[in-house]
Amino acid sequence: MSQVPSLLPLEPPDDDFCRRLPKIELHAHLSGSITRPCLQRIWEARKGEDPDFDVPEPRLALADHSVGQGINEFFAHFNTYLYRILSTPSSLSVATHSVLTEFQADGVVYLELRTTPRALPPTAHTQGLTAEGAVRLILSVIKDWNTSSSPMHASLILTIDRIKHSPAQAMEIVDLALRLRDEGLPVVGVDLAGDCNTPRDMAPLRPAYAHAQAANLPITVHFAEVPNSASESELRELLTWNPRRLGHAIHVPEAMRRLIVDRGIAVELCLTCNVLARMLPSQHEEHEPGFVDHHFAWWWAEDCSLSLGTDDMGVFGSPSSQEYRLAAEHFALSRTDLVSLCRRAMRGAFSGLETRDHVEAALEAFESREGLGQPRPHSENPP
Ligand SMILES: CNc1ncnc2c1ncn2[C@@H]1O[C@H](COP(=O)(O)O)[C@@H](O)[C@H]1O
Repeated sequence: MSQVPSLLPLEPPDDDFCRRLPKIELHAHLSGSITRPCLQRIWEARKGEDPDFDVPEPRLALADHSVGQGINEFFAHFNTYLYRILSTPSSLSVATHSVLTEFQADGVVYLELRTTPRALPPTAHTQGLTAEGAVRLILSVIKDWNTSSSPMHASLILTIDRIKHSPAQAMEIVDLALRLRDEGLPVVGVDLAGDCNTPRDMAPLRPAYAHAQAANLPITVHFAEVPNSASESELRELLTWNPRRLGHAIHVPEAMRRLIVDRGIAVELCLTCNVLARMLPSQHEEHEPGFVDHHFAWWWAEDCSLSLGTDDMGVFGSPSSQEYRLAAEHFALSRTDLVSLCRRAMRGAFSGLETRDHVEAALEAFESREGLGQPRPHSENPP
C-alpha cells in the first residue's frame, strides 16, 4: 500500500514543550522572583557572616508555601520578611543573578525584570548603598549577563511605588531611569506598582509619568488589580498617562477594555498570581474563582498584544513555562497558539530592534525544529 503523507493533529502542549518554547516574560518583580532555595542560600551566607542575624530561616518560615500569597498579606511579606534578607549588596547581586539563571533555564529568551529602587542601609558587616547604587548593582549583573552570549536577553524597568513614593520621589526615579538609559544601561521603562489595597489619589504622580512620556521612556502600570484600585476615576487617570502596557487588568469594565484594545495598549496577565492571591472577581457563590475564570480568555480573543507574566515566581512558585502550560490547558490553546502568544507578547515589549530580531529568530528556529507552521508528513495512515 502506498504511504501517503498525512497530517497528524499536534499533541496539546505539555510541560516539556512549554519549557522548550522561547518565551517572553514582561511582568516579573525582582524581589518576588527569588526562589526559596536561593533565599535560603542568601540567608545562610548572612547568618555565616553575622551569627546575630535574626531573620527567621526561609526553610522554616516558608515551609508553608502559601505564606505571603493572599493579596491582603502579600505586601507585608516583602516589607517585613523578604527585604530583611535582601538588604545587603551581595544578597542583591546573588539574587539578581539567580533570577536571571532561573528564567533562562526555564526557556525565557527575553526578560523585562522590574524593581523598586531601594537603599540598603549599612550593617556592622557590610557597607550600605543608596537607591541609585542598588539599581546600578542590579544593572551591572544584567549587563554582564547580556554580554556573556546567553540565549536570554534581559532588561530592567524601574518601579514607582504607589504608597511609598511621594510625587518628588517618583520624579527622581524617572530621572534616574533616564540617566541610566542615557549611559547605555539596559533600563527600558517605568512601572507603577505597590500595595493596591488602600485607595489613593494617583493624580499627584501624573507629572512623573508625563516626564517619562515626554522623554519617550515607556510606561507600564499595575491596573485594576483589586476593587480598591479599580475606581473609574483611578483607571481614567492612569490611562491619561499613556501607558504602553497594563499589568493584571482584572477589574476593568467592558467598555474600558474595548478602549484599551482600540488604543493598542498591551496587557500583562498573571494567571497563577491572580488565582492564588484571590484577586479574581467571584463568579459563583459555591467556589473560589479558578484558572478557567481568568480574564485571559477575553483578551486572547481580541487582536491585542498580551503576555503571560509570573509576577513573583518565588512567592507563587510558578515559572513562566507553567504559566504557558496553564493557559494552554484552561483555554484550549494549541502548540501553534502558544507560539502566537509569544509573538503577541513581543509586540508590547519595550526592547529595541536588535532584541526583537533575536526573539523572532528564536521563534522561527523553534517552529522549524518542532515542525510547527507547516504540514507534518506522517508515514502511517490516519486512524
Ligand atoms: C499582585 N502583584 C503585585 N502587585 C503590585 N505590586 C507588586 C506585585 N508584586 C510585586 N509588587 C511590588 O514589587 C515589590 C517587590 O519587588 P521589588 O522589590 O520591586 O524588586 C513589592 O514590594 C511590591 O511593591
